[in-house]
Amino acid sequence: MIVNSPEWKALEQLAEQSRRWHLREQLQNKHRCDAMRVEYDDIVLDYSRQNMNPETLQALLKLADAAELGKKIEAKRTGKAINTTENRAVLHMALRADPEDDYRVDNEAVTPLVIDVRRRIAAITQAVRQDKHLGVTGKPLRNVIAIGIGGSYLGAEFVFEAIRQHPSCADASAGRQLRFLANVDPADFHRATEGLNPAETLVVIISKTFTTTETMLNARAAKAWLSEALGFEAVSKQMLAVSTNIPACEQFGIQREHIFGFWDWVGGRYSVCSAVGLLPLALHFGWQNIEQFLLGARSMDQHFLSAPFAQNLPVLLGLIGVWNSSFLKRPVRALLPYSQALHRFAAHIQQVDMESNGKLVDRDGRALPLEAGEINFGEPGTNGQHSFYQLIHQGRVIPADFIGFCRPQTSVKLSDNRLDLHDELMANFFAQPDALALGKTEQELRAEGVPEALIPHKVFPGNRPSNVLLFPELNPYRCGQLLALYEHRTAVQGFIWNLNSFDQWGVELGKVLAQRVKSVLQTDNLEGSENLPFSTQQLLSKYRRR
Ligand SMILES: O=P(O)(O)OC[C@H]1O[C@](O)(CO)[C@@H](O)[C@@H]1O
Repeated sequence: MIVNSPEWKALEQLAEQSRRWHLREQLQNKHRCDAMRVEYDDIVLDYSRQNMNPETLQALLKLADAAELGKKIEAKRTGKAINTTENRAVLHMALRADPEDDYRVDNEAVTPLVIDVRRRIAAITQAVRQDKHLGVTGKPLRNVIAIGIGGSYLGAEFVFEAIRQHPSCADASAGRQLRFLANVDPADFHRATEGLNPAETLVVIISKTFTTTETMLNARAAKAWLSEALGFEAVSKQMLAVSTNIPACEQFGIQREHIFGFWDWVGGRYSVCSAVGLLPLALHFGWQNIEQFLLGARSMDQHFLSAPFAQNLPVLLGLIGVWNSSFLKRPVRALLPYSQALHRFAAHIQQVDMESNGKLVDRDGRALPLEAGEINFGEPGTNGQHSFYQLIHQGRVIPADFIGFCRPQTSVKLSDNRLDLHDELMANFFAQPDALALGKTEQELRAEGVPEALIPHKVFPGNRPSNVLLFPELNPYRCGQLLALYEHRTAVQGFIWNLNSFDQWGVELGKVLAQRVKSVLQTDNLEGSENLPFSTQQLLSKYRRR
């Protein structure tokens, strides 16, 4: 086990030593700071505010070797069944392949399959957007409701929000609406359909298995919504599906030519670049924008596969995450984009990371001798500053990723302000990592004349770690890069901890218990509830008396 390796032990010692360092001094060392900044394709990662130094990185790179990181990345790239509990390859990189990229599963070339689905998406997108594929009453289809949950929803929504105000996307989607429907809460259905004319609306059902309870219930509700307004023919004309379960889609009433497949070597939370994300996003933004998004994701894949680990952004982020969580015992990570467009980024990365690495056992089923996985949360700055930053400045130590952009998607300038609002935002982006790292001492406060009684309340301990990621702008291409960066980061951590980041057995038990509760709720007198825990019986009878 990796925890018994000399490389792991060496890092434990370094972690001990690191408690003696303070970022206030470390940030004065220009050589150290230079060594802890890397750049790829105009994206800067500055990790000089981590509680580590270049020597720590060398030790982490040795750990990566001991964990056979290179070999594991290669096994992933070459389509080996690294998702061992489901005997599946993990090849979402093939989803953004160029035609000449040779990705294979069981020696079958999969790039042509990917390109074929892309071609079909581009074709239907064009037909809908040029009013050639019309609704059943002959009206143009201006709206899309994308129904799906978890990996069949979060990534697409994150990308939608991230790029919708970029000028090329805003122009291409003028007059159109894309809405998402995930929750089985009836309120979500009403929000998704509110104000939409069924005659102008396409419904895309997205489910890898096409059995997920929430999605199937919402799909049935949408089918009723369309057919009650327009007749049953609307289903074949205005409902599309994305799934690996083609027979179930057909059984539901979706026409074969309206079903867009993907493959079991694409995990749900890694499926944004399959038809799961591409179909709704292309219908809304047009194919050209989506092509840019794929190019961005591919560019990060190529970087991940070829850059030396010491300059490799996803590898560095992964190693820093292992350092913080396993060695410095900081299991939480804040994702802090200084971009309102990324307000659904943390929600997506929560699934990518926590469903992947929240595991009890290693790849071989042995109990992990450490707590794997990180707890991710986040909000865009500056909103977060007025909320939970208090805790990260003066309460618990929470490593943070600050993500910012040099150029805004849109601008607002006030005539009496020298800075525009984006500059105001970015001033905070640059200040916060320093505030966390440098803090404020008693002496400084005293020199400022702060009353003695207030000094303890106003001390900032500093030495709080963060990464700074600075991108040139947030356009579809950069959004693809950001997505792939965080996908690979999660894989790197899973590889180091030697777990299977690509299954998710932990979501099953709750689903089974919900079925049991459902069968009790279907009876008149809560029959069968006696088999449930006493406390649940009491709650159910209260619920029944509503
Ligand atoms: O795409 P499907 O099959 O509807 O599954 C949706 C989501 O449900 C999960 O299985 C978790 O319950 C996710 O892993 C998946 O992304």
